[in-house]
Amino acid sequence: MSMKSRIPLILLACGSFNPITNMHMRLFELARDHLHQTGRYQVIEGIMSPVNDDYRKKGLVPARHRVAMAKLALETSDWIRVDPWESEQETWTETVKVLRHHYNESLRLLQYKKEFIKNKQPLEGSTENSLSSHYTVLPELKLLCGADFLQTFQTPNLWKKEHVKEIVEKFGLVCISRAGSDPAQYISESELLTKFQHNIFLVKEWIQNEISATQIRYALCRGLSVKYLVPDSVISYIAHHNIYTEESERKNEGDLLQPLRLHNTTLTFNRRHLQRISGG
Ligand SMILES: Nc1ncnc2c1ncn2[C@@H]1O[C@H](COP(=O)(O)OP(=O)(O)OP(=O)(O)O)[C@@H](O)[C@H]1O
Ligand SMILES: NC(=O)c1ccc[n+]([C@@H]2O[C@H](COP(=O)(O)O)[C@@H](O)[C@H]2O)c1
Ligand SMILES: [Zn+2]
Repeated sequence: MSMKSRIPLILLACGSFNPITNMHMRLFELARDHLHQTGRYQVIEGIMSPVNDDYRKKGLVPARHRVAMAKLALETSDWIRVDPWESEQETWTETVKVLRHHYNESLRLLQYKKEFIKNKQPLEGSTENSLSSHYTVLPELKLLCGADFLQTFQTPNLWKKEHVKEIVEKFGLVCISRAGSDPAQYISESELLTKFQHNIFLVKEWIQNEISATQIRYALCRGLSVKYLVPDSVISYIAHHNIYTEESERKNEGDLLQPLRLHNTTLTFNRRHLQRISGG
């Protein structure tokens, strides 16, 4: 199958990126190689979407810094970009809604390109035919994650079942191996994931790279070097803005993650509603 007849594919990674590490960028490279090796896809874009501040994860520094650091880190990539849409929303957005947003955006762009080509090219031109055929296949959007992310689907009250279903049924997952996580086992333990496993790509990293953003933050707080784990431009940005300190690490300490808070609120509402209608 030539590259042109393949399905165009966009990879979307959601997470804290607090801060972005070399491994976050490697995830995209590993995923792209794997998908190209299937012979079915052509990866056309990578999108990194830093989570909204309202996610309330411990030590989460403001999104404007996380977005700025990711932009600096990705300056050398010609296919991965940072998208601040999720971080700029009023509140935290469920991941499936972030996927829907970016999918709709990709369709809008496709429509725009088609119209541009139609208006620009003379009808008889052979270039027009070849260019427009390039845009006739609808792109796919897949969620890119590490194996620990897949594991969180099992955490009670963190994900809505219908959302996990939509992610694996409609979009698909590309999951990179991570020490301490066994994605094949998580899939076999879940009826839902097993049903849609044809849409879950498990990628084994060929060189183990256990960088973790939490460990990077701890090292920075202790004044240790993180050179060669994080791009130099990001290290300079962190130093310049003095981003990671003992104080920043205490941010959201003891808070419940927003998805869990939302779940609790819904439970309380339902309990009250039940009491009211049953006269309790
Ligand atoms: N070393 C790694 N190997 C595989 N996947 C990774 C690795 N580091 C991060 N990821 C993946 O990158 C995405 C974003 O992760 P996140 O921002 O939570 O980074 P992290 O290093 O896991 O940070 P933290 O330690 O704060 O949880 C997630 O899907 C996560 O699984
Ligand atoms: N129900 C949901 O949609 C849901 C639940 C938990 C985490 N998430 C997302 O997963 C990512 C997890 O990031 P961290 O691994 O940094 O915690 C974030 O982008 C977060 O928004 C989504
Ligand atoms: Zn993580």
